[in-house]
Amino acid sequence: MPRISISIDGPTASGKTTLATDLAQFLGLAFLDTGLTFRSLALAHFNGDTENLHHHLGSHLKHHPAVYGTSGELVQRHRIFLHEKEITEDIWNPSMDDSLKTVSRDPAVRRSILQLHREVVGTYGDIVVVGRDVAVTLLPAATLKIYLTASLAVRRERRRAQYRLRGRSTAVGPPTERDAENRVAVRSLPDSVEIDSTYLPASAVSASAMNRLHASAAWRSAVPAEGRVTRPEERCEEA
Ligand SMILES: Nc1ncnc2c1ncn2[C@@H]1O[C@H](COP(=O)(O)OP(=O)(O)OP(=O)(O)O)[C@@H](O)[C@H]1O
Ligand SMILES: Nc1ccn([C@H]2C[C@H](O)[C@@H](COP(=O)(O)O)O2)c(=O)n1
Repeated sequence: MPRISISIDGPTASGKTTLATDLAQFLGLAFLDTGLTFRSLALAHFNGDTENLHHHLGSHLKHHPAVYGTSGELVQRHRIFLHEKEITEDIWNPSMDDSLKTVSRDPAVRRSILQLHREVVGTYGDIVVVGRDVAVTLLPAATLKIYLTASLAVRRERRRAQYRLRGRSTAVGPPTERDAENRVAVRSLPDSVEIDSTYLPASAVSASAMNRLHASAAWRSAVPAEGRVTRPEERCEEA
């Protein structure tokens, strides 16, 4: 059984989730959004637990990734439970941005979250993971490591349009210091690619990622020729 893992890092609203969903659907993989774990702890912090975020980790925070079958069907939804209560929809409160900063800047919390994500990756194996430091910390041996960018103006406009529909909001700022350092680190890794999605529709971003995946040495050694799926453009011609 080949092991395929793809990391996607990049700043807010660069299109990571959109690309990850597409790749996971197309390749029949699991999809883990690590930002949701940070948002879950930010919810706990926002609700008054400002001292001991660690007691929510361990067995109390359960993060189930989305899972897609080989025909692209959704087998399992992305869901998060905190102390047995489902909080998947509760983690999008726009007032939580300060709590998000507190959580994501705490090195001890980051280490514990990383441990949780390692367990998820260990369970699911073939997976696409999105976040801010995934290639460097969680998937250094990923088959393909993507750094996805877009201009600040475009990211803001995408998020505005997205949240106008869903009634949510989150601040979109310039790349943080962590984003900038991570970008340099990802680019230095083998099997890494940077995609600037500013002027690309989502379908072109996915096609570009798929082409890079097919060209990578890690993919060719992981998946024998007869087991490789066709490229998106070949799929279109066949349809
Ligand atoms: N290439 C693209 N062109 C136009 N719109 C896009 C593109 N990629 C994503 N979008 C749209 O932009 C919005 C943000 O995308 P998405 O949620 O995938 O970003 P993200 O990087 O995962 O954000 P976050 O870091 O906050 O989780 C969505 O509404 C999505 O449909
Ligand atoms: N690997 C990660 C994932 C997320 N974060 C932080 C960055 C944001 O403040 C927050 C939510 O992430 P988003 O859903 O916007 O991608 O979590 C991080 O520091 N490291």
